[in-house]
Amino acid sequence: MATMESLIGLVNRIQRACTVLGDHGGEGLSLWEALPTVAVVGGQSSGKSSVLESVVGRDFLPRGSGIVTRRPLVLQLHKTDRGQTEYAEFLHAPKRKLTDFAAVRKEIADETDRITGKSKQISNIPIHLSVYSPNVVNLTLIDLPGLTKVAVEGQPDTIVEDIENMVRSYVEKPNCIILAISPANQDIATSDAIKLAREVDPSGDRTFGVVTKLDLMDKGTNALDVLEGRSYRLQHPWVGIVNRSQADINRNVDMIAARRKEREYFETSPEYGHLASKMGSEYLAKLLSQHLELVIRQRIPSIIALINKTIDELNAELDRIGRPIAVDSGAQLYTILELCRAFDRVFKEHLDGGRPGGDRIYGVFDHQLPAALKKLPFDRHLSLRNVQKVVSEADGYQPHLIAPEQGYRRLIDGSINYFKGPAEASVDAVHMVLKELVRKSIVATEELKRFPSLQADIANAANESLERFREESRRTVMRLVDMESSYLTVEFFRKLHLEPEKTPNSNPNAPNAADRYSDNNFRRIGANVSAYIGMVCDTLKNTIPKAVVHCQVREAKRALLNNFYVQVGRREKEQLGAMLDEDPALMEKRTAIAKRLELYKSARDEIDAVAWK
Ligand SMILES: Nc1nc2c(ncn2[C@@H]2O[C@H](COP(=O)(O)OP(=O)(O)OP(=O)(O)O)[C@@H](O)[C@H]2O)c(=O)[nH]1
Repeated sequence: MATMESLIGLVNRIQRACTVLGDHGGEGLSLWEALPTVAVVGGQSSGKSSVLESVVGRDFLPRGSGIVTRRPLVLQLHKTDRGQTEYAEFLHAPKRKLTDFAAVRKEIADETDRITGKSKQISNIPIHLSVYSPNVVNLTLIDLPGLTKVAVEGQPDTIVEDIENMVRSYVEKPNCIILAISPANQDIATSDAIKLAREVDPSGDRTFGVVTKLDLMDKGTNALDVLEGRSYRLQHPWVGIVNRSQADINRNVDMIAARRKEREYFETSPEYGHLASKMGSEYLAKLLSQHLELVIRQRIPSIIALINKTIDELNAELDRIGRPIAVDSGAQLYTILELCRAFDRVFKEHLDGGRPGGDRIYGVFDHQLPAALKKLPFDRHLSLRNVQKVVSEADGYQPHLIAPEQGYRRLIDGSINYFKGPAEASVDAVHMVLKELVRKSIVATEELKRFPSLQADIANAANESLERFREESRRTVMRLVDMESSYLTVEFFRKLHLEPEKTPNSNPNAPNAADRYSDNNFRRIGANVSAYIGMVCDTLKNTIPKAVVHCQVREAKRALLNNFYVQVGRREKEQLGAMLDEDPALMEKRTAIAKRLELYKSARDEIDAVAWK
């Protein structure tokens, strides 16, 4: 008996857990569907409510003429320790413990009306009621509206069919144990309950036949043919019941007295005396419990399988959104560094290939830089007029005697200065590409998805580093350009003097004094400077990319987060925790899943414990 109660108590616990989880059955194979329930089925006034009440041992169901039960009532009975006060609790009004069962009766009626209105309409939305009492057996029972053959005044014509369909929707489920109520003063062959039970459970495996109103049979007749299984055979024995008559109810005969009276009836009955130990509401309750135990034992493997499947699904979901983060600072630091490394990996893939973006750096050198160099305004700077102007200014009050050394220097310096623009532009262009790759890499790092704070931290640290690399790179390329001004390639100018004059109408020897100030000569100076600048340009076209890659790209690959690592290493526990802050919605989701997981795991543990007893 003890194991049986713990078993059924367990079922009640799981069912309550399902209800809390919003699992009311319905789609697919839910936990609720896998567990057995008991539904009370019968024609109107057949004694359904009376049977239910005597199984429960309390008066609490609404009574009256016509259809009283108009919504399914899901009734969970919980056995409590001896001496505890009895109380009832509705799912729609949790935390309100009702000790007055007249109030329970009223609330059922009111709650029915809330959905159906005061009409005689029916609704298939169930009312959930739990009863806690030392005087009950752990059971879940469902009271259903009485089957009827004709609609009464004020009811739609479809009512007969509607009720039948609703009742069928409960009893056709394979886990439903049917308590089929038939009054003894009617021919069993015309019993609505038996008709429906036969339809949904032809083998009679899960149907319990209950005969009420044995005391109301005509003198000289009895229900032995039915009770002994000769009229209609079921897998389970028929149980005869004597409930309180209307007169008893009117006289307020209580449940205990009614049970005693029922027991006496069978013990003293000439017809049913030999069956006395197998008759009555108490026996029916015991029979039901025993059967439930059997059914649940059979279901345990499939229930555990269902729970395991759900646990697997929840675990997979947790893996997908990420496990909870460690709480000690060592583990947090480790996690942060791991995440940084994951980011770094992705970033390097972008640079080295495998992921797109790195090729844009080559684009800067191959395309942008040469194009910018080509656009430099040397034509204007080395125009006849400007050469003349610069050379004259350089000469000052004393015109040059042999070659305009100062003029050459000034023209070359002025030209070289123009290279600073494209050199700086290359530095900036590569900087922008690297910055964009950092942004892309953060988005592309799966592991970082849950940590928006850390994403921002890494982005800031990386961008700070890139800024430093840019500064270094800028200094380096400027130095390259400056170096070109610092020392000119002597050889180039030596060669110049050896070359014969190419201009027509001029002396093949060195220019004479008059020639030196001719347009031709200035043109020649311009051409010489231009050729020299062309040479410098070719050099810088090669050295600027080397400097940029050396200072920016190589450093980004080598040491993008080095400073960050140093900073993180110094941080306190709280700061580390804050860096691992997650999206609140995600955290909530994880908590919810973890809670469900706990519930399912404890359900499994409990079932395991019972299963191995
Ligand atoms: N004498 C006697 N009266 C009974 C017995 N069972 C039920 N009654 C009476 O029959 C009437 C109907 O009983 P209920 O238990 O309300 O029947 P029900 O099937 O729940 O009725 P609805 O919910 O209206 O469909 C009541 O007046 C009961 O007192 C019985 O075994 N003996």
